[in-house]
Amino acid sequence: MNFIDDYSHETHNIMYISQSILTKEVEDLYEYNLIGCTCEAKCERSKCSCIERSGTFYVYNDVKDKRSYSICEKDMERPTYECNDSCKCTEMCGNRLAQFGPREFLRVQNCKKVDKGNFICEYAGEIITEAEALKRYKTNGEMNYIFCINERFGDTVSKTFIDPTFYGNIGRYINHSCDPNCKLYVIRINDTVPILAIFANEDINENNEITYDYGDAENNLEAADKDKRKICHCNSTKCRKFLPFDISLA
Ligand SMILES: C[S@@+](CC[C@H](N)C(=O)[O-])C[C@H]1O[C@@H](n2cnc3c(N)ncnc32)[C@H](O)[C@@H]1O
Repeated sequence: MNFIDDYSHETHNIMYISQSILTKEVEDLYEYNLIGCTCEAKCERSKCSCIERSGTFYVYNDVKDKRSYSICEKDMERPTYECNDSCKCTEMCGNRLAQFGPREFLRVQNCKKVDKGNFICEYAGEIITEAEALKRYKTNGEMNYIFCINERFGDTVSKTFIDPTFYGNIGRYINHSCDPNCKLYVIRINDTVPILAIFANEDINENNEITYDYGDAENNLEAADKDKRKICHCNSTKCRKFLPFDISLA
């Protein structure tokens, strides 16, 4: 199965990219061409070096049609690695869910039916430095697209800033909900560059809107400068009233 991304922006001044691109300033932060596994057929836990390296494990079923997953979180202190281009296993290996492009016929609003566990799309954009993110972050009420991935590995906290403001994929159009139907996972495939992968967290019926939670509002709300918070319009009964706010960008 090849990578397919047939979507394009109608929005003026935005360049459609199917996967995140690195700005020059962050290129040296990552390792490239990760070693692949030598599994001959299907990759199995305790036999596949990619699954063993990975902090999480996909329990998959019907890989061929559904690419449905459930995640057994064995060790959240380690990143999730999918099998990659250097692996001997085939594309039908179940440790490959987020590497074939967005879900076919994906619509963010008025979506088609999606099963729980299905991969939706990546949140692709420019990967920028924190300094650049601070410069670009909009505090004047305009729409913000910068997403800060916070990962904790032992005592180390790693932050990655993805900005689809100028270069982005279909993921940039997904709104926040305080009662979302999707969930984000950080995944790595061919290199250590984090991929923000959006998965359905429940069965999503036709004509619903795809949403995910932009962040941990409980932590952010108190610290955030109230003037900079945006009113949330998710309309869910669980609405926390304001959009999550990453104080590190204030
Ligand atoms: C990643 S964009 C989402 C797509 C955007 N609505 C668009 O049309 O391109 C994030 C911005 O959308 C708006 N937004 C997303 N979810 C929202 C919500 N639940 N309530 C209010 N505004 C929201 C905010 O302006 C936010 O900064």
